[in-house]
Amino acid sequence: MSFDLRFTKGQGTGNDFVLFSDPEGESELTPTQIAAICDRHFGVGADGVIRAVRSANLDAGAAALAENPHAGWFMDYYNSDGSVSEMCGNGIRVFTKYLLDQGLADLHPGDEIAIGTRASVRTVSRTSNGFQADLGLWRLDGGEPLVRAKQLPVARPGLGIDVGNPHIVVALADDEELESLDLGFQPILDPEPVHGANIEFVVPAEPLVDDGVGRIRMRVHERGSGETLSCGTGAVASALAVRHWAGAGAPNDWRVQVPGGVLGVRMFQADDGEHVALSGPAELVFDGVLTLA
Ligand SMILES: N[C@@H](CCC[C@H](N)C(=O)O)C(=O)O
Repeated sequence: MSFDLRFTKGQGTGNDFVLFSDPEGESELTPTQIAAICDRHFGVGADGVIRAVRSANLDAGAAALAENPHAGWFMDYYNSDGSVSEMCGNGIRVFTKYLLDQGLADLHPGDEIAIGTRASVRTVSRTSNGFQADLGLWRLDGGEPLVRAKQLPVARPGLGIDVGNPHIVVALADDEELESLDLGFQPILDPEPVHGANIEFVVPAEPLVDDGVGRIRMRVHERGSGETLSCGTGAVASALAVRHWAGAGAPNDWRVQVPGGVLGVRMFQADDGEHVALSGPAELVFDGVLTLA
């Protein structure tokens, strides 16, 4: 039986999503339906699909509510191949914009909104050019696998970082090397992490630190979506990796240039340890209705 799905297309630094609202949690899509929606030739075209579900109506949402009773909405995130991800840094800003635009939530200047995700509850606040999401605690994880990518002459060591979802960050020599990468091909990790990983390639800007702010350029091959114009959690992992490599005295504020724009990353001390926050734009582009089989 076919049914109509009312959706909104949104994007943050060119990382684009199809969003729809399913407050009761009655319209879970299959991986095949998600892949069809995200197909750039035969569907709407997107890097991922985000379902807005009331946390009370989803098992993962119940855990979010237990953690923070204000996390009334859950960001149910899927990659373009239909696989689930725990977290999406660009997605959570676009999701917040969507909730506000649909009249599903309020966010006054100076306030924050709590959102349930599979990587626990995240809080989002407004900034001058969009939103900032506190992505919480981070950790070095996933070891240092060797990374092979098309057009890289030799394998390079990566650094595993978990910011709610898994990342491997690889330092490249210069812009020329970054631009020459062919990320239409899936880079190979040795060893391959059990749950896969998003892979970021980074180069420092010249100078690396300008006026107390670290500056890097990044390209990404996302788990479940391939090369995208931006990955928010990837930008965060990249800034954390470069700060780690730079050692003592490296800044806590970073500006990450991605093919789709610029993201801000800030590390700060919270009660439970060091958190990392991501800031950047979020835009809703158009609304539509899809008939799904
Ligand atoms: N683009 C997102 C990350 C989306 C999920 C990722 N592909 C995964 O599988 O973990 C971002 O902005 O963080």
